[in-house]
Amino acid sequence: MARKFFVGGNWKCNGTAEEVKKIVNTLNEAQVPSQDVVEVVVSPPYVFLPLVKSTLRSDFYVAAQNCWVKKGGAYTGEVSAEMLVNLDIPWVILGHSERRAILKESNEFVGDKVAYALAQGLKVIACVGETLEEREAGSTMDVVAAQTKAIADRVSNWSNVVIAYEPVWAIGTGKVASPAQAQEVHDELRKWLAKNVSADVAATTRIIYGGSVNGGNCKELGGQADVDGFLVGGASLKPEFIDIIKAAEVKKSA
Ligand SMILES: O=C[C@H](O)COP(=O)(O)O
Repeated sequence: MARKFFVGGNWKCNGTAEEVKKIVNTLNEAQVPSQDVVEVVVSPPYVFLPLVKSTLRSDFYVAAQNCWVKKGGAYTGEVSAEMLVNLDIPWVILGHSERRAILKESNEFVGDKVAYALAQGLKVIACVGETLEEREAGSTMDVVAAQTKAIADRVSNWSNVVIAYEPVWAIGTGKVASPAQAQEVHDELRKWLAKNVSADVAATTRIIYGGSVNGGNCKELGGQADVDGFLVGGASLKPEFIDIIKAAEVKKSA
């Protein structure tokens, strides 16, 4: 089964209501490949989810940037998976490296979140990736495998999971992984899934790349055999996000 190209826009902690409306207008007016070719998901901060959900074109979807690890209750400042489901938000990003590093989310905690969110009916963009120190120490695959294993230990149905490989050293730095570097890790990760989960999950799970993707580098990255799309940060706030969505065409013509 072919893996549909996936382009996510992670707006992170950015934007005013006016700016969000502008971005949504730009997206709504854009000519992009059809839903048969590309799945587009944008992830505004929580407070703008209802605004984006109610004004965004119907062929694009929304994602939250995080959710709580279990059922809601006395957890001040958290938002539960049930609340996202209640608002009809289909996707959630979990395990982003900014949360792993700054908020000290462990592999196990992220695994628990992924399992809980899936069990509530959300689709999950699960992020993995190594730091520069870990890459230089030659432990990229160990790190990525340990992060993925914590998810695999808790999840049996992978049909609603997209894995985002985001090398930490490439996030927001302008230092994009080369197409060969991205392909190498995606290929290894797919082999890891084949060995430790199943051949079917390895063949069907989308592995997308994130880290300084822009309108200039997206086609070459997207042309790699195991790169099934992108999770875009900074460039998803700009009109060039449209060009990144259009990079899906490289797979169609491949
Ligand atoms: O979630 C997105 C990634 O953190 C990439 O961010 P970036 O495109 O600004 O490097």
